[in-house]
Amino acid sequence: MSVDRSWDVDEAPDTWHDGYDATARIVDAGSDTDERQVEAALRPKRLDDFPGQPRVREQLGLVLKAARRRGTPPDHVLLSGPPGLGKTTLAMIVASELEQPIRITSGPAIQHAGDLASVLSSLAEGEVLFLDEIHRMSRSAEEMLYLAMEDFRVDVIIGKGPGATAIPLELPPFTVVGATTRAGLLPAPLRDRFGFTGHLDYYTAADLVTILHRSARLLGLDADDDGIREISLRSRGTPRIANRLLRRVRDWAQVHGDGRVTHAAARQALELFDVDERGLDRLDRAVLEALCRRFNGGPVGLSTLAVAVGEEPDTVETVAEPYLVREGFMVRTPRGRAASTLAWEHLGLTPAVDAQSMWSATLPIEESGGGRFDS
Ligand SMILES: Nc1ncnc2c1ncn2[C@@H]1O[C@H](COP(=O)(O)OP(=O)(O)OP(=O)(O)O)[C@@H](O)[C@H]1O
Ligand SMILES: [Mg+2]
Repeated sequence: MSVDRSWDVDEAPDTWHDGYDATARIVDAGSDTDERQVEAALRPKRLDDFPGQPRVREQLGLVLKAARRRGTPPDHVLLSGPPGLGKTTLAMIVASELEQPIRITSGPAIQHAGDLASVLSSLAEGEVLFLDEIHRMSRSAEEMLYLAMEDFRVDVIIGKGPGATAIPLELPPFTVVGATTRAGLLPAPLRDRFGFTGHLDYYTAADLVTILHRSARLLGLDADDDGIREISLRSRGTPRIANRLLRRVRDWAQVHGDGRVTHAAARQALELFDVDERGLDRLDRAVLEALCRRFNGGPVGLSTLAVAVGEEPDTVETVAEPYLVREGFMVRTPRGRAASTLAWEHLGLTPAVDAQSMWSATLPIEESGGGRFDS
């Protein structure tokens, strides 16, 4: 007897248990097509107008300036780092600083070497070729790219089978700007062809304040310092999220307030959208609540934890966990996931005694906000 699993794909809802849709979360660092259009308007166009990432900005600035002085294209540039931190923005800036046109394509769009050959053979001298998600290119295209980056040459294969011949085609010098969220997945030979690699890191709250003020200005909003600061603290170090939260606060202020982005507007809007003071959303908090209240702080296995919050283990691991671990709310141990002191504190709970001794030899918890372990 065959098992009908069609409901798995056809009828199963995208969202499970209480409607949590991970792809629609307001604190997701990725973006969809509609959002990309809104984003384009907020992208800084020059390096001087790009706040944050001081090291990368200075290093890249130097590489570009020197190349401009020499009048030759700079080394190829690789930009790596998590989603929403400005890789695409910087790629565009490279082209505008060099005053060169930019050709934009991406790894998934280049599935055959031929796709790449046609892009490469149509590049003009000095042009910038932006390869987004470069780690997702096919192997054969990757090999063609090494050669093109190093020798400015592609071998065009004519014919098939034993009679096929490779005709070398000289290319004018150009600059590849590659972007990847997964630098570790790039094969070493490809990585080595980039003369400059900039690694983008999460932004400080102060940098996000600058970014948010700039975005508010571009959106024609009246925003005060406290309002902007409140948004910056909830943005998970990510400009894309910051700009998105700003747009939601704007909506709230225009409907319920006087249109101004103030501290009160930011707090109330972000409460409505379930983003708390540290940028945790409903799923993040559900995971921490389960860890602390149900499992006494852990450690507990991923699948048990996932069942407790009514999610797939994969969702917990890829959607909630990275930020919780990065911010020190959660610890991964060989025996499972555990809550840190910070998690207990954040939920206003007093840590269970053994959890406290296991995970937090340091700070005693002063606060007690009505948790289960208070009496
Ligand atoms: N330093 C910055 N200053 C101002 N805005 C920024 C900065 N970095 C990113 N942004 C804004 O954040 C949004 C996302 O940036 P961008 O598209 O460059 O990210 P990304 O790293 O390419 O993300 P992905 O990995 O998803 O492609 C854009 O609207 C951009 O304007
Ligand atoms: Mg991008």
